[in-house]
Amino acid sequence: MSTQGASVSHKLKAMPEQNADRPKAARTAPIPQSSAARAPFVFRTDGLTKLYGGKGTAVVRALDGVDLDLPHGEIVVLLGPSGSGKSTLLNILGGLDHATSGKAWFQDHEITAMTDRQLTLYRRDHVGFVFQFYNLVPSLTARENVALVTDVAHDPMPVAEALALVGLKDRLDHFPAQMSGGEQQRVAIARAIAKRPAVLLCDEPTGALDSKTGLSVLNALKQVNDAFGTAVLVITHNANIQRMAHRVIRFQDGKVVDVALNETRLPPEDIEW
Ligand SMILES: Nc1ncnc2c1ncn2[C@@H]1O[C@H](COP(=O)(O)OP(=O)(O)OP(=O)(O)O)[C@@H](O)[C@H]1O
Repeated sequence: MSTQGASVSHKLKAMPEQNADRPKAARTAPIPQSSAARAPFVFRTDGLTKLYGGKGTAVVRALDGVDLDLPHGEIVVLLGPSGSGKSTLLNILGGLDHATSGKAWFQDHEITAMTDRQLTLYRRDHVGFVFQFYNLVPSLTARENVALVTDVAHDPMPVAEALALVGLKDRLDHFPAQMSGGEQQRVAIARAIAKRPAVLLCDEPTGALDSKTGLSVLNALKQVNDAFGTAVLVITHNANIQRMAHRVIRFQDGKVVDVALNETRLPPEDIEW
């Protein structure tokens, strides 16, 4: 098992009772961003299936046997009609939801075999989430919103560094109400990446934004991917965004119907909205 895998296993097995009184550096271990021996993929799924309903209501096959292999370090855009299963996949990969059958792995670790406690640790230590609505605390500044995460993370990056990375070094002491939607979303991205997660899962991160602010958010995602090799999965209804991706996955009726690699990628500023 890789060094990275071993450190993750260690954490996933950690019991909260055992850890409660230890300094935080002792109860979690850092995940190296670059480890030659780690699993060749960041996520893998095998026959991943999610059913909703039943017991008198119609069964919805939200995911219907999804097989995927996502290498490290890519920006992956997930496209598909409403209801095709994109969010369901992201939620299972992020440890927010359980599959009905099939398997999913994060590196060497089977997500679908994790206990709830292990899923909590996995989410806390390895996954950054960005949603359409930014979920910032209105009474806290940008710096303080990000510090909510860095205060409890193992080996976080400095708050100012996280905010500078998303182009907000001059907004550290602004409150959410003093920032544009794009700036608020970039604070949310800074908050998500400040704990140095291995993956950033983004569900419609530009869905509430106009083109100018939306492009600034895409730039921030690209910055994170370029700077740290963080795998970035982006669900979007804006098909133009696929131009910045390494890999584009299309969903239809809970199935993956196409996976395409972009030979050339556009920088966000060249994407037509
Ligand atoms: N909690 C739930 N209970 C019942 N059905 C659900 C639930 N969550 C999702 N579904 C159904 O599962 C299917 C897939 O939903 P999902 O949200 O993954 O699609 P999506 O591609 O992300 O859609 P959108 O682009 O509109 O967000 C849909 O038919 C949806 O109605």
